[in-house]
Parts: sequence; C-alpha cells; structure tokens
Amino acid sequence: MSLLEIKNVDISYGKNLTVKNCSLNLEKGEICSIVGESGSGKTTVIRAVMGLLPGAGRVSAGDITYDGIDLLKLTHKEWRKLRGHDVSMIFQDSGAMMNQTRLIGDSYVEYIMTHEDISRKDAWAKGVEMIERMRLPDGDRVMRSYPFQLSGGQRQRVGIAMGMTYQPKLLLADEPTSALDVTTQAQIVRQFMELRDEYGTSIIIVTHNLGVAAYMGDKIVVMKRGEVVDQGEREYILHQSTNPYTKLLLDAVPTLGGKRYV
Ligand SMILES: Nc1ncnc2c1ncn2[C@@H]1O[C@H](COP(=O)(O)OP(=O)(O)OP(=O)(O)O)[C@@H](O)[C@H]1O
Repeated sequence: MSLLEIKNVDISYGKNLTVKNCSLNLEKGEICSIVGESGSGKTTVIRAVMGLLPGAGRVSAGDITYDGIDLLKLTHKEWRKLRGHDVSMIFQDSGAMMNQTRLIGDSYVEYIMTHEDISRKDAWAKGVEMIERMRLPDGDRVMRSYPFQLSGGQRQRVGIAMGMTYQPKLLLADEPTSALDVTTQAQIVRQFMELRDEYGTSIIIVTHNLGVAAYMGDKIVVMKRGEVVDQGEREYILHQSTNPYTKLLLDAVPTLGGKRYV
C-alpha cells in the first residue's frame, strides 16, 4: 500500500471543474515533483490532499487515501489531529503567512500548544531546537524576532521548522523556494533532501523550476490545464518521455555548453 493514493480525482471550484481525473501514488520516503504551467492545478491538488481547498473548492469525484485513511471522509476534529502531526504543508513565503505583528516565538509557541499539552517554556525550547535543526543559528534570537526582521530564506527555514515539528510522514511544499535567491534556493532544496534522508519524510513539491523538480523528484508529475498529462520516474521523464508537452517544458530549460542543467 502506498503512503498516499490519489485516484481519479476531480476538483471543482463552484461549478468549474478545475482538476480532472488526477491520479498519483506516493511511497514512503519518496519525493514527487509536480510541474506545469501557471494555473494548471498544481496547488489545487496538494491543497485537496491537505483538506485545505479555498473558497468553494471541493473534491467532486475520486478518492484520496493516506496511510489507509480515506481523507475525503475526515471530520474537522480528525483533520486537526492529522494536520501538523502526520501531514504538513509549507507555503511559498512562510513569512507572509505569519502574523507580522507578533514575535515568531509567540506564533510558534501557540502552534505547538495547540498540538500538544505542554508548558509555554517547553514549547519555546522545542521551537528553538527545531529552528536550530534547520541550520538557523541562535534559535532563541530568531524566536525573539518579528518576521520582517528576518531574510526570506530565514523565514522559509522557520516555516520548514514549524512544518517539521512533529516529523510528519508527508510534507506538501508549494513553491517553497521560488521567493528566494538562487543560493538560498539550493540550500533549502538540500534541506528538504536531508529531511527525507533523516526522517523518511515523503514529500510532494510543487514548483515552476524544472531544475528543482528534476533534482529533488524521484518521480515527476506533469500537469497541464487541470490534467496530469505525463508522469513517471525522473529518468523516464527527463530522457525517455515522448509526451510533447513534457518535451516542450524540457526544451525551455537553458543549456550551457551543450549540457542541459536539469
Ligand atoms: N479559490 C479559488 N476559487 C476559484 N478558482 C480558483 C481558486 N483557486 C484557484 N482557482 C483556479 O484553479 C485553477 C488552478 O489554480 P492553481 O493555483 O491550482 O494552479 P497552479 O498550477 O498551482 O498555478 P501557479 O503555478 O500559478 O500557482 C486556476 O484556473 C485558478 O483560477
């Protein structure tokens, strides 16, 4: 049994059928990259997995099963138990998601205290420890900062720290590096790979960047206009796929001295 099985899923916003017949399996410890043009439905798919479709979004057909649990039948209470603990999501700019008028530590402590019965002091220490594990030195100083006092990369590491607090089995990352400069992007990408190696976390990463998708993904899913048009092991997608849209995406990646950097 796969850790996550998305089977023949349709997703609609109100009357608009946005994602059609999407199927995707993810094994334990596997990383899957979802690529495709803007508006193709990438974010919609991972939000559906997380039970966080905005507005009038709903899964209108198909099944999503996580570790044998039918995610489409979960109650709010059951979702609260699963989110953060088993399944976690990281957004494009974690800083923008944080309350700008509160210290990072206050937000982090509140997050921890909604997930477990723990004192404020212990929750603070746990936050510091997680932040330092994400290679941000002086976690205490970070906790005592406001989001705007940190760089984009630092804020993203705090977002990853929060997402990893309970070592979820499944991490959903929506464009987690696209707001960052190239060097920081590379560091964050490596950090994700380490999480997988260290904790066996399965990851779905949505990205515009085919280089990131190819570097991270054991498997690559290509979406276009709400449909999965191609998917397979990295080597297959990069070197063997005959799908015209996949080839178009690959052709758009610049080459240097005849070598394609994906
Ligand atoms: N809250 C919403 N209400 C109605 N329609 C929405 C909503 N969110 C997204 N959509 C529509 O769903 C489609 C897919 O959007 P989605 O954000 O999933 O695409 P994406 O591939 O992640 O795009 P991008 O790469 O630009 O983030 C778009 O046509 C969008 O207009």
